[in-house]
Amino acid sequence: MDFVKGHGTENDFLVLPDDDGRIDLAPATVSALCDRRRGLGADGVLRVARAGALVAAGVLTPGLPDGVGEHDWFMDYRNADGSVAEMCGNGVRVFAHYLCASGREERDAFVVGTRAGGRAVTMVGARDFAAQARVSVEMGPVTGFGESSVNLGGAGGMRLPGLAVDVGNPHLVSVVTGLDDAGLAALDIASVPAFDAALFPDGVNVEVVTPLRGGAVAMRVHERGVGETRSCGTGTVAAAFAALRAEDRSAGTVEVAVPGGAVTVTVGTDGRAVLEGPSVLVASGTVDDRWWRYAASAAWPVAARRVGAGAA
Ligand SMILES: N[C@@H](CCC[C@H](N)C(=O)O)C(=O)O
Repeated sequence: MDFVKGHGTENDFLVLPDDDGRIDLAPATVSALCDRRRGLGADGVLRVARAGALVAAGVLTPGLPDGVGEHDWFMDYRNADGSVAEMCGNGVRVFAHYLCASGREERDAFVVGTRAGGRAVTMVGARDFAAQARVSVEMGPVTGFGESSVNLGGAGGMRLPGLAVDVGNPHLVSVVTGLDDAGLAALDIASVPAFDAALFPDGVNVEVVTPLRGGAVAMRVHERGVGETRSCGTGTVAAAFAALRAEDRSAGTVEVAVPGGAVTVTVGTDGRAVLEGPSVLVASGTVDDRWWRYAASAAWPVAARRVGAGAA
């Protein structure tokens, strides 16, 4: 099976072309593939197919999401733990770059289907494999849906207030008054944050953000289904929305710095956002079919008697 490895601000993905939607992306297989020791390593998987093919294969149910036509490309996104997510803002840039660099897509502007709906993407500048591409993505509506809080750093950790934000997927953003870059770097974002499961029944991506200064913020993120990552595109949109709101603003352009780079988010007066940022394609190769068959078999994964593993 062919793959391409790419990243957007160091949020990294395995791109799997699968025209007929035949690959079995069972959670155990995806998590083995994304594991940085057992597999190739990535924060997520992007299956590439036309939306209609995924409906016909029974991958996309109950049918085409809003704004997605059967001939549109569809980004079938899986988190590193094998769970399905509605949308991925860094992934969609890498996905569009891959389509152009592989010659599958000749247009500079087209729609990418996601479970959150169709997303219009525009290639800004170069589009070949070697280039660091820039891609602009219409991210759809951004909606706040309540105040909440999050506990960082496990037991004895710190409780932060936050805003629940829907970017097609769920986010909890804490814009922390007085937080600077050094304070942000010192926080424990790697431990699984505790959140209100009644407000976020399907889990949540958690972002901690510095207040807006000179049109810019800095952000760290703990992603649902992955852990701490070096960037999250939908998270940067949620962060920009929350940082603007903290200044009593509902629209504006915000530079969002993340550990893996920086992106630009514009929230319009219509409540819709545009995300622009880089995409890099790093490598291409083949996953051995024998590994794939083994990964998909009932014998997988065998984790027993691992030295250092906790008692079962
Ligand atoms: N890294 C992504 C978000 C991926 C999905 C997320 N972990 C979720 O479960 O919602 C991004 O760039 O937006």
